[in-house]
Amino acid sequence: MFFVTGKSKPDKLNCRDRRRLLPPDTKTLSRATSASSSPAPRSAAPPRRPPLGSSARSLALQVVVVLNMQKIIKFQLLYPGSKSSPDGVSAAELVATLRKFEVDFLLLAGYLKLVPIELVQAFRRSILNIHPSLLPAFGGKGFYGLKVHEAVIGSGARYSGPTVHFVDEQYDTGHILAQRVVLVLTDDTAEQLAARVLSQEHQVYVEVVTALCEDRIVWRDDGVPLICSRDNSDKLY
Ligand SMILES: Nc1nc2c(c(=O)[nH]1)N[C@@H](CN(C=O)c1ccc(C(=O)N[C@@H](CCC(=O)O)C(=O)O)cc1)CN2
Ligand SMILES: NCC(=O)N[C@@H]1O[C@H](COP(=O)([O-])[O-])[C@@H](O)[C@H]1O
Repeated sequence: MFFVTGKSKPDKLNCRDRRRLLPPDTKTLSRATSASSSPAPRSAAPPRRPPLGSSARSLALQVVVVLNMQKIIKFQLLYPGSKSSPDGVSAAELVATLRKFEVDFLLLAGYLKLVPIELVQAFRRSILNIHPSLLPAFGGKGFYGLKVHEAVIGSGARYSGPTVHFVDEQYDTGHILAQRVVLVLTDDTAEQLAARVLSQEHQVYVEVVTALCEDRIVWRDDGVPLICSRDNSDKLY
């Protein structure tokens, strides 16, 4: 699922002036903007999407545009288009739609398709994803939902936790921006571990999206993204 935000003018990012495209299940994510120094968008309708790991060929993106808290435009985007979903949009149409709303960032949460190269190239360093393991471990094709936690437990790893990373052309290989550590208990089921990791996901994604909204992401010379502390801009983490 995409959570996308946009801004009304191309200069300095400022959540106050942003247009936001809010898909379902953004209660956590919209909390992020409320944690930033600017007013938060209203959270969108509850999620209406196939459960994780479903075989859905296309996912319906219910997109809500909040224009400076004044107006809400709702529309549905079916992506990707295919023979079985002829009214779905192509990658180029998806990019054009997001450009039309002057979108800046796209945030993935439980999105199970490969984001097409057209979108990755159009939104370089502007698409984030949250993955429920400490990447680069337990990431890549086939690693989603409970499968991730089953693999972690089966490996004997003592620690797991969420990773927020920038999205590039492959699954889960983009630059890491934030991680949190969760202890793996010796008698953990995948569901129990998933629940503890998810709780940390909801916290770290809020912190990262808040930093994004407050323009506190900086890029090190070697291409690694860092977050400037809100209280001390000399402190990076
Ligand atoms: N270009 C990118 N697209 C996506 C990324 C990314 O990093 N780059 N992250 C994923 C999210 N993800 C893990 O965080 C992930 C999601 C799904 C899969 C996967 O193996 N999917 C299956 C299909 C599952 C289904 O349709 O039910 C597959 O491709 O065979 C791996 C990792 C989102 N997109
Ligand atoms: N590799 C992608 C992946 O596994 N994403 C994971 O899907 C879950 C979505 O939870 P939700 O349905 O409650 O939003 C989250 O745990 C997220 O890390």
